[in-house]
This record gives sequence, structure tokens and C-alpha cells, in this order.
Amino acid sequence: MLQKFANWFRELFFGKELEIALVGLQNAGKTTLVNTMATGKFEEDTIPTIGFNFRSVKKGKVQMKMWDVGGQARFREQWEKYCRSADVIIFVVDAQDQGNLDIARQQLNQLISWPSLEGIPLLVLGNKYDLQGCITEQELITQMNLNSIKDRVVACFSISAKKNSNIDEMLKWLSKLQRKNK
Ligand SMILES: Nc1nc2c(ncn2[C@@H]2O[C@H](COP(=O)(O)OP(=O)(O)OP(=O)(O)O)[C@@H](O)[C@H]2O)c(=O)[nH]1
Ligand SMILES: [Mg+2]
Repeated sequence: MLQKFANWFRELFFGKELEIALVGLQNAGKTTLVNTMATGKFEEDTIPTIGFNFRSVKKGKVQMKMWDVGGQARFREQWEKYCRSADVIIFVVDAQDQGNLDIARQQLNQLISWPSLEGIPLLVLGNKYDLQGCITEQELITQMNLNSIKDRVVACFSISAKKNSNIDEMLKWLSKLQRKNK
């Protein structure tokens, strides 16, 4: 109760802060999304993330502190470490790369089964929606088995980090989240 009041008081004067962990397979577009959120522009030449990148961006009244973690297999065991202290987990999927959906689903299941991550809200993004042959939001919900997740708030959006589409809707959803009591 006291913690809730302290959070409310802090938010009133300093605005809200959200800690965000971005995970998902390599090449899904995590770094591109963070860049688009920061600058509003698409930067073509991202290189695969080694370890992680950190970027803090103010959107409206919300300071978003983003941990963008590498998606290559050798970095995946570190995902939990970054998600542990996050207020929300964003799992980015390449919506065109249907051959990797099974692995994405397995990795997501593995991640959210960590007891340390119980209850942390989950946002699944089907990225690259500007490309032909992408699966829809509804298909992504089915393929990623999102309806079976009952222990946390779950949302799903189709976005394009490249074309900056649906990013505002995503930000609106994020800005409504409560900070975790730390
Ligand atoms: N067409 C299209 N391409 C995109 C989009 N988002 C990212 N890409 C491209 O996808 C490739 C991978 O993007 P990254 O942002 O580096 O992917 P990542 O998820 O950070 O990859 P790792 O750091 O290896 O985990 C790049 O060539 C991007 O230009 C999108 O919305 N549409
Ligand atoms: Mg990256």
C-alpha cells in the first residue's frame, strides 16, 4: 500500500518510468524498433546485437528504459536476467519468417515459465507487417499459443518498425501499464 502511494507520488511529480525488456529471435527487428521509437525514423543498417543495448526514451509522460537483448541462440539464456526486473516483456516476432515460428513459440514458453517472471505483463509484436506474406495478429495469437497464457496480462499487435505503423497504439498500451512494486 505504502509502495503504491510512493509510486503514485513519484509519477505525479516526475512522470512514469517503465522498464522494458525486448527479447525475441535474432533478426526479428528489436533494435530497429527501439531506434524507430527513439528517432521516429527507420535506420537500415542495424547489426546483430551482441549482448544487449540500453536506450532510454521519453514518450509522452513516460520514460521508457529499454533493454534490447541479442536474439541469437547464444544470448537467449540471458533473457531471463533482463526480464526479471522489467515492468513489461516485449517479445518481438518476425511475422514473415514463418519457418521460425515454432522456435519463437518454444523460446517464449521457456521464458515465461521462469518463476522469477511470473505475472510480468507480456506484449507480443508481429513485426515487419509491411512485407508480403506476413501472418496476421489473429494468426500470431494462435501460432504463439497466447490464449493459453493465464498468469499475466497479454497483448498482441502487428507492427512495422520500418514504416512506423501501429507503434502509437503499442505506446498507448504501454503507457497504461503500472510499474511493478520494487
Ligand atoms: N521490412 C522490414 N524490415 C525490418 C523491420 N524491422 C526490422 N527489419 C529488418 O530486419 C533486420 C533485423 O533487424 P534488427 O533490428 O537488427 O533485429 P534484432 O531483432 O535486433 O536482431 P538481433 O540483435 O540479432 O537479436 C534488419 O535488416 C532490419 O532492417 C520491419 O518492420 N520491416
Ligand atoms: Mg538487435
